[in-house]
Amino acid sequence: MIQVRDLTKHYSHHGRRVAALERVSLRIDEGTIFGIIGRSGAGKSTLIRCLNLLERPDSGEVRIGDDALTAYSERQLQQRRQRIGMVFQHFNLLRSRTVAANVRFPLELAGELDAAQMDARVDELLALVGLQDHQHKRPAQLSGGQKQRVGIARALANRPDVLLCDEATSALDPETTDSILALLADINRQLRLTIVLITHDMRVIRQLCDEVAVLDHGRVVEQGRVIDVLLQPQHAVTQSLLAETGLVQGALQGQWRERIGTPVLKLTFVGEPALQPVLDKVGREAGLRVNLLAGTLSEIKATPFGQLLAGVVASDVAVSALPDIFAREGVRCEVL
Ligand SMILES: Nc1ncnc2c1ncn2[C@@H]1O[C@H](COP(=O)(O)OP(=O)(O)OP(=O)(O)O)[C@@H](O)[C@H]1O
Repeated sequence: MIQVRDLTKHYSHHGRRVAALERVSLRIDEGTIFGIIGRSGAGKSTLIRCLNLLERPDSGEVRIGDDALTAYSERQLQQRRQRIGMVFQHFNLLRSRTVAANVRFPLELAGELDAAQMDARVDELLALVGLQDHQHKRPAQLSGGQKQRVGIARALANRPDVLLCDEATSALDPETTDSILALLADINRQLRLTIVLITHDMRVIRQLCDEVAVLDHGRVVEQGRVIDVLLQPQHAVTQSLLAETGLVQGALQGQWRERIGTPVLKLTFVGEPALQPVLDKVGREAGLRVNLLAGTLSEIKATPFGQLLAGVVASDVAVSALPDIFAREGVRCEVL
């Protein structure tokens, strides 16, 4: 488990103090894919760099398992960092080395394996990321997605217990992003590796992460299971980041609601109810006439979910009774 407690970091910039992190606390369970999202300047890079102490916080604590990293000397940290993998936005590969030699590099630094063992480990890693056929190429001969695969293989070389990803897909096109996210999900499943990533892209959180923390001006303003945060976002920053993903929230404010002239329901279906004709069933029971206004059926990680906005007139029950009736069918209903 990773525990971050009251992490605070200020910079001074032209004599002005900038608060990059303000008492940030997180708890990340082993084997979780944990996303940290925020707008530019929110403090994401500072936070991820504090997790492996590349950046020293002003105060607060970082623990990985039993290791209190914030109490470690620089020498102890150098040792410990070998088991904290890091993947970078711009790959940071060594241009003069081949693919295989880039992946081999951290093994050489660690100095624990002999040459044959290193070769075997490199083969294993290249197979894991699907680059066996490219091992003799240099980075300049690879696509962006292939370069990131090399970056991931290199980060896994010393069998880390944590993988930190710093905007790992931000330099990639959408299709390549999908394939890298699928690879990270695969690695998480196969190796039970804890992954912490920072991103400004809610789609990355939605496709890959189990848990999320939303950063704003150096503070965690919201955190929880991705499915809960995405479907019931509480903070304005989360809502605005979500508005870019095509989920229904935030739609239909003010004047539209007035123009429809009936109560409007927001229905949220998660898991099995998303695949059932719940609206039809409740509609018959409550004598509903429904005016569908907007809807989504999609997935958060592997969980299906749906959201509907509908104007309703109910002839057999009071509209205020509908949330309880829908709740019996496993569907969350809010009367807007
Ligand atoms: N070395 C530095 N010196 C001074 N201020 C800094 C330094 N690094 C970061 N900051 C400031 O700290 C705040 C948080 O920056 P940080 O880079 O962590 O945010 P971010 O969320 O990663 O942003 P981005 O997505 O743009 O990279 C910003 O106001 C930034 O200007």
